[in-house]
Amino acid sequence: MVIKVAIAGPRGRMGKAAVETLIKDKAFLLVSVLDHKKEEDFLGDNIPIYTSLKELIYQTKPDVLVDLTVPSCVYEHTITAIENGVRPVIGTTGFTDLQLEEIRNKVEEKEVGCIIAPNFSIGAVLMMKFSQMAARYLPNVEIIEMHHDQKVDAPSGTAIKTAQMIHEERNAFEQGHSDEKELIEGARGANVNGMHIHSVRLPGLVAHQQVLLGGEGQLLTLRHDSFDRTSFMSGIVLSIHEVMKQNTLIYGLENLIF
Ligand SMILES: NC(=O)C1=CN([C@@H]2O[C@H](COP(=O)(O)OP(=O)(O)OC[C@H]3O[C@@H](n4cnc5c(N)ncnc54)[C@H](OP(=O)(O)O)[C@@H]3O)[C@@H](O)[C@H]2O)C=CC1
Ligand SMILES: O=C(O)C1=N[C@H](C(=O)O)C[C@H](O)C1
Repeated sequence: MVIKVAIAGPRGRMGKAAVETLIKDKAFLLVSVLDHKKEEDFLGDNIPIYTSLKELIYQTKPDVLVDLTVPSCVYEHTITAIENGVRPVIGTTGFTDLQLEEIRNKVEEKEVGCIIAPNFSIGAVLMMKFSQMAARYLPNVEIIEMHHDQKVDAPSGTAIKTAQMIHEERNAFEQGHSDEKELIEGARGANVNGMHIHSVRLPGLVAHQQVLLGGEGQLLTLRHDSFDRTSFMSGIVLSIHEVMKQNTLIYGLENLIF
């Protein structure tokens, strides 16, 4: 069965790469795209552009909505899709814990599968999983995430998910000296259950993360680099296939892979 897909955010860095990937793949039919501006023909194909998700769903009846937009609209897109029986595959980051809870409730109410993946690249998911495993033995952890300077959310979704996964293996405790004082606010980064996350934004970067795990006389460094957005495409393809088989919320690609 060919899966009918719509993409939200098709002019963006990720959206463009996803359009290119899905158009080439015979398993999918790209039926429409969702944008907040109507710039005709930028797709150069017969793919209709909608500015209303409800209208897009009503007119083009996608099975799956792939969202690669911005944190300010992704929650609303996700809820609208689920309410209308369309399965969301969400790459957009920046959800609050409350929003994730509300999406979980909506998914359970409607029994419509939904995948939210803060990172679609297999290498990044392995780095997150290995960090979780290592933190059981080396619980002093600092996460350094590095991205291009056009990213609007910090810390990255990947860094937040990494800290959440590590927290499943490591009890919360404050790292560093008990009398530690920041001389300049923010010097120690964001504090998640006592772990610290540092966000670097520079032109030239794509998406990179290091997890540093320190022990007596030793340091384990786990690093992943996405040099190109093609690194995320196989995870999107996998998620579209998988979401068709699900009726729950899957938060994180690690739940499909391991
Ligand atoms: N899960 C993963 O593996 C990955 C996730 N991401 C995440 O994906 C998201 C997109 O990243 P990226 O492509 O770099 O960002 P971009 O800013 O390049 O793309 C976002 C696109 O969404 C458009 N947009 C804004 N508001 C709306 C709306 N209401 N409806 C439809 N489209 C809208 C923007 O238009 P305009 O520019 O006109 O505002 C823009 O074209 C981010 O949250 C990022 O963190 C990124 C890489 C990998
Ligand atoms: O904005 C990006 O570029 C990326 N965003 C995701 C995140 O916030 O973790 C995934 C990847 O790091 C690229």
